[in-house]
Amino acid sequence: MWRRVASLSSSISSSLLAQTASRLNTWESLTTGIAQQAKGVIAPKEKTPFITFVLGGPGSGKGTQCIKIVETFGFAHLSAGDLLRREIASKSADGDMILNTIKEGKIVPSQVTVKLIQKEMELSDNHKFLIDGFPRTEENRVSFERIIGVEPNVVLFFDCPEEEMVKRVLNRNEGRVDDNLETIKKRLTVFQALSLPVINYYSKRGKLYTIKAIGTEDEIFEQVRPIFAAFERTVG
Ligand SMILES: Nc1ncnc2c1ncn2[C@@H]1O[C@H](COP(=O)(O)OP(=O)(O)OP(=O)(O)O)[C@@H](O)[C@H]1O
Ligand SMILES: Nc1ccn([C@@H]2O[C@H](COP(=O)(O)O)[C@@H](O)[C@H]2O)c(=O)n1
Ligand SMILES: [Mg+2]
Repeated sequence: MWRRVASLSSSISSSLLAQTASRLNTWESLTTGIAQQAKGVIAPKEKTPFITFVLGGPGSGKGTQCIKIVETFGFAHLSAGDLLRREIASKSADGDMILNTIKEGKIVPSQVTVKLIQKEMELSDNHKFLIDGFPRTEENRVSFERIIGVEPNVVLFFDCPEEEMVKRVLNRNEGRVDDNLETIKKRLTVFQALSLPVINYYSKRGKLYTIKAIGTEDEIFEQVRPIFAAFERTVG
């Protein structure tokens, strides 16, 4: 749990402090570690966050596999695309800009997306996060590191042939404004130009797990399962 700890008197016992912080339901900053910086504050024992980025082209099966990972390993699933679509639906100040960007298959400014992710992380009781469809660009990646202040533990890459991705997206039938051939072509170009460099970056850092994203959903999950099974004992 990521809890922000209020600055309270150092004379208060640590257990009372923990109870008070819990009652206040304030959350530990994901950015600067306010808990460590605040004078006289003893932070309650927290679990270290375990962050997985889930990457792959449009229709490669990221969302589908995230559902299985959540069911099997108890992660919180944060889909960047879903968070952006929620902003559109709620008619937020950025809604129109986000809608136009998604229709064009382009990438929403990183600060907008990272803030949405940050808010969800802070609200979550979970410490294990699957961040789906993010980072899509080097700018996304750098912005996350700057604002959230942590790096992912694992990066999954669902590697799927373009022809299969196009077929899946055109059959998805969820009423998405970007599930049409014109936008898919643009999204594939963006994926090649802007997302592959991020994938290469994590490959060089030894964090990348590439999944061959063809076959049935269950067959693909059998490639994913051992990755998280290996971490399960250390992550909890
Ligand atoms: N292994 C599979 N075989 C066939 N169809 C699949 C497979 N995995 C997922 N699908 C279907 O393909 C479509 C796209 O899958 P999904 O939404 O999981 O992809 P995604 O990577 O999240 O795409 P996007 O980036 O566009 O959100 C969905 O309709 C899903 O049911
Ligand atoms: N980091 C991101 C993620 C998504 N977008 C925009 O949303 C569209 C749909 O995303 P999915 O993950 O649901 O496929 C995507 O094509 C982008 O327009 C984004 O800008 N930044
Ligand atoms: Mg998706």
